Amino acid sequence: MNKAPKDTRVVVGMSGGVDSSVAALILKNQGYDVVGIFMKNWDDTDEFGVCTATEDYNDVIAVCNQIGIPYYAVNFEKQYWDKVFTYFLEEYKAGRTPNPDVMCNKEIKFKAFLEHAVSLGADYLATGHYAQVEQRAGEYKMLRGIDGNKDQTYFLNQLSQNQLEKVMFPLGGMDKKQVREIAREAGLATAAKKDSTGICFIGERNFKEFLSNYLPAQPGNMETLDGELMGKHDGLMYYTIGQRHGLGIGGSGDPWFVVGKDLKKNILYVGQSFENEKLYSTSINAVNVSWVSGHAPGAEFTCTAKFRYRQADNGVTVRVKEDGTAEVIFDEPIRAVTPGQSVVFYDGEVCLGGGTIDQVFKSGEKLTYVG
Ligand SMILES: Nc1ncnc2c1ncn2[C@@H]1O[C@H](COP(=O)(O)OP(=O)(O)OP(=O)(O)O)[C@@H](O)[C@H]1O
Repeated sequence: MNKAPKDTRVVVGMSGGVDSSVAALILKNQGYDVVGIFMKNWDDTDEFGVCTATEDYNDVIAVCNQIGIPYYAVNFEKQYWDKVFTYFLEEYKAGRTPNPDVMCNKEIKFKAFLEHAVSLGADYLATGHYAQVEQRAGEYKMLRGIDGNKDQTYFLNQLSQNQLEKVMFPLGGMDKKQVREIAREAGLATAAKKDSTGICFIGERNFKEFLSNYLPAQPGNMETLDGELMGKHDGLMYYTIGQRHGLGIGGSGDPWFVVGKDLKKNILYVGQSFENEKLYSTSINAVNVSWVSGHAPGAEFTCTAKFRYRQADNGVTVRVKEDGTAEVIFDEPIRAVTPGQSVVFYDGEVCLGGGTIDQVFKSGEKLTYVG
């Protein structure tokens, strides 16, 4: 699209945080026809009657007034519940560790919300994500944000050409320090606002307590893989592979970690030492595999992959199967690869796509994680 900025309408997804505030400011300064929209996905009035969404929206209003752009709020609670929260609970029920941010980007921000923006006449949807979109030889490429510590392509791995065509990430070429500086210089109301952490709908709440409101916990035995009883667990859903805290196994010697789960027997497997060899795997099977370009780079190819956010790049070989799933074989064993989390593929700075970690193997043997 070659319209002049002033004729190009950009809806900015405004969270009330500093990143989206600066994204809106930059686009406005570039002359775009900018509209700020706050999306309410969750009814989060706490036990004191305080709703953080209201506070966030107040920040959106303050920033939009400062920048001089119109703003709205939209409610996507039902879609979020149906597409993200239901998946989140199902995954925990199945003993896996889901990634609701990935699902939110795929189903809400860059689907329901993007469609809404387009229905309002938007040419683009912009967000404060740290990622870059580039058009190369008629194809949209998604590149890592240049701030290596903030790069969010891990969470955007399911985006497709249709989505990228309509997306702008104004912060992709900046680091967080610069973003804060821009906010401070412009005197934006959110300039010093703390970065959000954790799962957005849980916020600062206790994770265990939150989850127990939705899923019944089934306490059971905590054992070593040799069958030695080490204690009791509070419910398998509260634990993730590689977790150290909250096991309650004291004593001297190396710390203990979660090394596996057996959902049928309701056993949590634990092992001693960070480097415990039971935590290391050599390949996985990935499902829900999606390629940014619309197709896999080949039936078998090498690239790098991340198995969790902010993990260093790992060399892998990917074998794409006929049913669209993929086998991912690691160059070196990797610690604490966890079913339910995303595997995301990269060719240098380009994010190729990703999928969901389903089964985890060590030298061909399925590990004791439950899939
Ligand atoms: N409630 C919301 N309404 C509209 N857009 C949102 C909302 N939450 C997040 N976004 C968009 O998605 C981007 C990434 O969201 P994320 O939750 O990762 O926030 P973040 O990196 O902390 O950014 P911010 O500082 O803007 O909150 C935000 O920058 C914003 O553009």
